[in-house]
Amino acid sequence: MTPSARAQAAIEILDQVIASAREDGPPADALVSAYFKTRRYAGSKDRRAVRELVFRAVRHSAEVPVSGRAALLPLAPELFDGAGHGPAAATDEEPRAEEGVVPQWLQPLLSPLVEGGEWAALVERAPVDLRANLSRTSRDEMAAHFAAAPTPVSPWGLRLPPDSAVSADEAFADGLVEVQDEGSQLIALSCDPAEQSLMVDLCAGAGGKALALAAANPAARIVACDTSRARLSKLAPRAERAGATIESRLLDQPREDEGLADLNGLADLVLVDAPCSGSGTWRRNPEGRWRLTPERLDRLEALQERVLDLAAPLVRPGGTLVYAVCSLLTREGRAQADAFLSRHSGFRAEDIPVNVGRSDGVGRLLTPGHDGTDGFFIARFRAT
Ligand SMILES: C[S@@+](CC[C@H](N)C(=O)[O-])C[C@H]1O[C@@H](n2cnc3c(N)ncnc32)[C@H](O)[C@@H]1O
Repeated sequence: MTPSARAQAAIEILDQVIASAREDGPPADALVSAYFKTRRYAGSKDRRAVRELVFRAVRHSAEVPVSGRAALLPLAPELFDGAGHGPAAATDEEPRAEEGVVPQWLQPLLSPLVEGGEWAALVERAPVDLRANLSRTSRDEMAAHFAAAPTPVSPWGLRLPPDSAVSADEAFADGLVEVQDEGSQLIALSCDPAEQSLMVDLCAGAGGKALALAAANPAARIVACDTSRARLSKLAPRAERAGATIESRLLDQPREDEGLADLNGLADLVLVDAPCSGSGTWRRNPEGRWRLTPERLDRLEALQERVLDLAAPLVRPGGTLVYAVCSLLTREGRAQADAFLSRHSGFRAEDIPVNVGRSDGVGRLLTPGHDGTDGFFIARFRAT
């Protein structure tokens, strides 16, 4: 493919990415793969180049561009020359996506700790972090195997350059490592897993945090719950690969409490890794900015409140609840933690046992610019 034919392909994919963001459809990665499934003439270099153009355009623009053309034009104007299979020649009047990081409507909602100087880091390409599975290997062994540096804070973490391919490596296939951002590892560490006998991961998804808890304390009973069958079904093969024993439990919305009744008052630790805007993970998922709307944010906030209220009765007296969101929005972090404490007088906030991030109300905020991790809010509550 010529450079301008690649640009035309990127425009077509970007049109789909924009529509999919509006309709909450498949992610950009899936759309790129699907596009090339029916275009066998494109070689691997073409695919890589087109993918790179698509993601550069997504990173470039905070607001949803009006079209794929508008998204790409500011990045590669020289390719809009009307040649061959390329895009039609550009005019001075046609729209161009403006460069930006945080969508206008979200700017007042960001935690004030995330000042303008940090914004660029929110969409920079992220490194690939690994978590060494210490129930099976040591971090040093994996550092040598991958020629990787240790992550700054997590004792389990290793850091590789952006886009490093790991899933074909034998150490990955043997369950010796998982791909996991250091911030996610620090959430598991905030649970103090070695000290707990019964841990409930209430929003376990595909089990990233539950696997980290199991690796840190293989003798503990871990119950991983979620309302999504599709996500939870990914946990069993991952646990098998890691050699971990984790019970998974599919909850029935809106009767989650019935599925949890046998755990009432028994958990040493409940982790609520709540559904959220994902505003802390734009560096891995920059189109997340295009998907979020005020209505979606309202729904997520209500869901966070709901899962926190489902979690509270599970904690035994003296036990711990850890609340985490991969969000930098005050509403989902600090304000949600304050609201929890005002609804549940039987809990008090305490420090997380990991020295990282900055104080944000009763919790801590980790950011790409300050901590080199994805953005997270983490709070820890003790049942009195
Ligand atoms: C941030 S994700 C969890 C990520 C996961 N802990 C990990 O480490 O990979 C939030 C999860 O909450 C789940 N969820 C949404 N509503 C829920 C509910 N009412 N009860 C339990 N889980 C819920 C979603 O299906 C989603 O998998």
